[in-house]
Amino acid sequence: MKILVVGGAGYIGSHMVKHLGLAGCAVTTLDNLSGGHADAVLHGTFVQGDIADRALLDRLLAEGRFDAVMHFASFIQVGESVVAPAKYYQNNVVNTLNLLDAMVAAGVKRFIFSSTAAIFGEPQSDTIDEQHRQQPINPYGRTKLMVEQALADYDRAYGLKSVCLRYFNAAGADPAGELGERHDPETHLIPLVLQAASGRRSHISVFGRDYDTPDGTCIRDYVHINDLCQAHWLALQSLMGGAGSQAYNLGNGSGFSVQEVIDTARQVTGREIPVVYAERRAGDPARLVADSRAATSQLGWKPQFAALETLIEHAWAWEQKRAVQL
Ligand SMILES: NC(=O)c1ccc[n+]([C@@H]2O[C@H](COP(=O)([O-])OP(=O)(O)OC[C@H]3O[C@@H](n4cnc5c(N)ncnc54)[C@H](O)[C@@H]3O)[C@@H](O)[C@H]2O)c1
Ligand SMILES: O=c1ccn([C@@H]2O[C@H](COP(=O)(O)OP(=O)(O)O[C@H]3O[C@H](CO)[C@H](O)[C@H](O)[C@H]3O)[C@@H](O)[C@H]2O)c(=O)[nH]1
Repeated sequence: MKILVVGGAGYIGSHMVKHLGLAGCAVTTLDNLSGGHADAVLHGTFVQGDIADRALLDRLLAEGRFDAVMHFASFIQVGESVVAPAKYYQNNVVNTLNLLDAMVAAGVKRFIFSSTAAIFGEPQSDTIDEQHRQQPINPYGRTKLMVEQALADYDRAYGLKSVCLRYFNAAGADPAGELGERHDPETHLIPLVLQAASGRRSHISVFGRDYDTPDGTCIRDYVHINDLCQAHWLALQSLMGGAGSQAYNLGNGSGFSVQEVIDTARQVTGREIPVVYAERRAGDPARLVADSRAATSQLGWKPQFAALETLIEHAWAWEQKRAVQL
């Protein structure tokens, strides 16, 4: 199979490129390196470029004759999207439509989209399934929902088949230790906790401990990056088999509080991990946990690395490697 991975030099995309490469696919990565790293692309062909560049897309799609496109390229910081929404609407919506239009023109009919739990907004139930109300509370979530809505229209009008995969909290690292999370600035909890463990940071700030949760800190559903790659692979098989457009929520179905993540990281690393209790971060729901039964029953998705300890072990191996390199 020939796959174009857009945003394949980033955290999740680079793991996907490796996954596809090992599965024997011919992979082309397109990434403008605004947030990614060229040396994270371990397989196939790397093209440095922007999805805003329609001429480049037309050329790539004509030459590549891809079976499918996987789209990871977007801006990803919820907080930044509140203060700089134009940047988010431009890249996550306008540039994505540019990519979809180029696909329609080139006759590429299969698309897998990185969506997010943030399309749902404040949860109305303990776990969030695909029927949950979609009411995002920040521009980042709105940009992703807009693309999901556009995809439904593009299917009806142009026959473009898509699978929207709504990740909850992507975390962990390549179990073989070749890849991991390298955001700059890093805003995600687990890599920051582990940077505090390795000494690259003085402490981890806990954003709020007065939430309506058992220990007062926010609860999230952390899902291993390789399990997300597996879900993409299954979604690709389903599209290749002629399935219609779908959307799936991806998490393990169990939530861990910020405090539990820190405590588990202390056990895994054997390090102290200094904590500073800070104010709540704006826009954080108390609890976000996925109901992923649809992905299990329809795609056959079964996470292999569901244990928080395993996920943190893999991220810790990566952080130790990084701490030595830097
Ligand atoms: N990390 C998470 O927990 C999480 C959760 C839910 C959804 N997502 C989504 O998954 C996707 C990947 O997230 P990530 O954590 O790997 O982010 P990332 O920033 O590591 O990767 C995104 C990649 O896209 C590239 N890119 C951005 N704009 C581009 C453009 N216009 N043209 C070409 N390349 C461009 C960046 O250089 C980067 O390499 C994003 O769409 C994100 O919204 C991530
Ligand atoms: O230094 C930190 C960083 C985070 N947190 C807390 O840890 C939890 C997880 O925060 P992350 O920033 O790691 O992840 P989010 O849940 O905010 O965001 C993730 O899920 C979102 C969906 O809601 C988006 O998709 C986003 O891209 C994705 O990273 C939150 O309660 C946050 O307040 C801290 O206490 N201290």
